[in-house]
Amino acid sequence: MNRFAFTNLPLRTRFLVAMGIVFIPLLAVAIGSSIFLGHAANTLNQVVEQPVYKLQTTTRLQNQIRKAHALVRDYAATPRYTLKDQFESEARAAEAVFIEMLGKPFFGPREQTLLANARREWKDSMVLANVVFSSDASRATLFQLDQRVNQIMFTLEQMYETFYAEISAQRTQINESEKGFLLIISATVGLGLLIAMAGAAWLARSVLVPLREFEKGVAHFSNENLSYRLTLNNQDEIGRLALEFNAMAERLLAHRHKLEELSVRDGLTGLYNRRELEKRLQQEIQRARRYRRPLSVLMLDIDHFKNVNDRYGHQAGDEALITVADLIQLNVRPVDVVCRYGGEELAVILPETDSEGAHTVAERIRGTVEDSVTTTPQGDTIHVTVSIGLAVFPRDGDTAASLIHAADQALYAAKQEGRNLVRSH
Ligand SMILES: Nc1nc2c(ncn2[C@@H]2O[C@H](COP(=O)(O)OP(=O)(O)OP(=O)(O)O)[C@@H](O)[C@H]2O)c(=O)[nH]1
Repeated sequence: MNRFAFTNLPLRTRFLVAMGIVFIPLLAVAIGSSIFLGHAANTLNQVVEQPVYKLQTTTRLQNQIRKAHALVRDYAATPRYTLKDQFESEARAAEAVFIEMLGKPFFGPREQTLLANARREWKDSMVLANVVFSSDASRATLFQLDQRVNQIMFTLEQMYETFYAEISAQRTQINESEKGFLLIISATVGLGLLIAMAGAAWLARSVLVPLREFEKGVAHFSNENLSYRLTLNNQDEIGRLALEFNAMAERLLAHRHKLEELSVRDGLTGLYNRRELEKRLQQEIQRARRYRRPLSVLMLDIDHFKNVNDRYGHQAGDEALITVADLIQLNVRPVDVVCRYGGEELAVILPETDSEGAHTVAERIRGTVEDSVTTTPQGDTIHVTVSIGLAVFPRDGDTAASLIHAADQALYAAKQEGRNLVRSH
């Protein structure tokens, strides 16, 4: 079965289809039963109606013949004309029954033959009866008549036997069709159950497989793996839910990146914060030690910054601080790490940079800041300078703390010597 096709169906339609599939066997059993029952009722009608008719008419015929025979015997004993009239009436009735029976197509060939024989015997008997009624009957004629009538009775008895044989044949036929019915019903129910099971499995699979995928996704989320995405191509409600799930994961991941970024950055300048400086400096020290590479650190402080705040206001001071931070970033390489160490004090980690290189960078920064101005929103023009202290690994310190301390001491020296200067430890 094409998985794509049925996962495109909405769940509601899918449930309805599955319900329909479950009802198919019931419908099939109902249709099969009604067809069979119609057939069985027809057979039963034949079984019941035809033999009953045959038995009834045969009995009627026997009675008629007995009655007519009795009238002949009575006449022979005591001749009376009324008996002859009665005989003729009974004889006609018997003949009518013969004609009626012979006209029925459901009498089998053997029955037809027996019936024809009986009728012939009856015709012969009537000839003998007329002899009796013509008053010259002898005892021998009566004897012959009795024999004929007995023969007719015997023939009709034989017909009974054929009826019973017919009934037992029909019973066998009913048993056969009963077996056939059971077979059809079992096959229909079996097939129906298979279809129902397949329908149920199809429905369960179309819902459970995506649910398992969701379960996996949620497990990844619990383990803080926000980059996991559900790979469901369903076009149904579950597919839409999966899309929403993935979009939510995307948003959460973006928020997490933002939070991570915020946790390592300074809100005012956008530079790395002090904690990140210490972390990165430790990493750079390890790297420099392992690969015997140069590493330098700069500590920068804006000169007379208190005066800037006092004169132009704290906000203008902030603007100046941001300008200096931007200028530093413009004057270093992308691999260099610029941080706000605290207040108006900034720091720069310079990987792969020796004392000479660090000095060049520091001078460049100092010169650029000296040459620049900050224009505040109020229209004031602020001019600041920076003092820079420089320390080199491992000469001036072989730990993060000792290296920062050394750079700080060099900065202090720069301040002491007049500010707007670069000094090494
Ligand atoms: N506007 C602003 N001012 C700050 C910020 N952080 C620290 N300051 C100010 O920077 C000034 C630092 O003053 P000091 O440490 O006395 O030093 P200075 O005035 O810069 O003088 P020197 O460092 O000796 O040249 C203080 O007035 C602080 O309030 C900040 O984020 N924004």
